[in-house]
Amino acid sequence: MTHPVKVAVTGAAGQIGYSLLFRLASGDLLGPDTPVQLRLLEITPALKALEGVVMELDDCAFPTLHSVEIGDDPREVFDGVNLALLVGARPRTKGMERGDLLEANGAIFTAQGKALNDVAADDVRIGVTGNPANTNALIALSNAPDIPAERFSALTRLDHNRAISQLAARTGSAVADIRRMTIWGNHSATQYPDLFHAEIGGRNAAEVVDDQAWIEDTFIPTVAKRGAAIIEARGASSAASAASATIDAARDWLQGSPEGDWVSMAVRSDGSYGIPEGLVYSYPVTTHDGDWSIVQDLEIDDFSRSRMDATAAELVEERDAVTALGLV
Ligand SMILES: NC(=O)C1=CN([C@@H]2O[C@H](COP(=O)(O)OP(=O)(O)OC[C@H]3O[C@@H](n4cnc5c(N)ncnc54)[C@H](O)[C@@H]3O)[C@@H](O)[C@H]2O)C=CC1
Ligand SMILES: O=C([O-])CC(=O)C(=O)O
Repeated sequence: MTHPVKVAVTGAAGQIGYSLLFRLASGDLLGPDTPVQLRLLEITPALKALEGVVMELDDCAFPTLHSVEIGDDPREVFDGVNLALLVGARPRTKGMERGDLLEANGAIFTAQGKALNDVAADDVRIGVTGNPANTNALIALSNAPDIPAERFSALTRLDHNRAISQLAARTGSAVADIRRMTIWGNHSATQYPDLFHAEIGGRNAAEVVDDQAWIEDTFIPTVAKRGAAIIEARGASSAASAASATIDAARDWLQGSPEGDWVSMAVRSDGSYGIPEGLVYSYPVTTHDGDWSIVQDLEIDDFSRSRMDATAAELVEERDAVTALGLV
């Protein structure tokens, strides 16, 4: 029998977890022939709720679900994991300043980075969904000196998928005809969804749209502020779509991006496109067998340059803040 792949999920009793776990267990990540062992981390007060979720996982009788283990100690839960999906994070609550949020999450991602460093499998890949995702990933990788930095990424696939969907709606094209979408930068309102390198049925997307005002005043803000719009409409933040994007990102990372296409992933910058080295910045990447490489040599015009630099500047500020707190 094939050995099960050990997949850790943090914040497993949360909203995203409630969608993500069932997709992982049913084979959406690794296909119908690979058994999955779920290792679920929660804070102690949420373990009872998590037990209820595990009861429901049992009740689905998924043939691909090998077993489930739960706990509140990252060193136990991460032991031997091949993939860690870091979803759990401290949301901003009333009266909390940005610095307080970075500090609260800093403590979580410092501890989890250290635990992964010490106990994860040699081939571990780590995807960070919990916000602020890019900087949480930076904190985790900074605290895991024995894990190569390219094993960490932060989720901008939801933004990527949102951008594809908005473009398809505007142009009346099928989602499947859209390729080479890029999200540059931070998973925040400063992100830059780029239509100038995207294609619709092989044609340049910006040329098909042929409306710079729509790109600047509608497309970019709609994609960048979609999270807030979902919160406004639903009264809670994106969960099923975030879980779906978390699966898409991990699946393509492990199994490869489609031929002739690329995906957006926030990864440690090597200085490509003039972005400061060391930031966790979303780039267009191709993936193969658990490795990624940044798509090189795209032509960047002045408009794109200014957007790419603005989102990098925000990430520099976040890095400076967590450096001042001694977290990286
Ligand atoms: N990158 C992206 O595209 C997106 C990111 N997010 C972020 O994902 C995160 C999770 O979202 P939801 O599931 O909706 O939140 P939620 O609040 O429903 O669940 C978070 C869970 O994390 C747990 N948790 C907190 N600290 C933990 C720790 N130290 N170890 C393990 N678990 C811990 C909490 O107990 C809670 O059950 C949030 O930070 C949210 O902002 C949400 C949507 C999209
Ligand atoms: O905006 C939020 O808080 C949740 C999020 O990251 C998103 O939906 O993109």
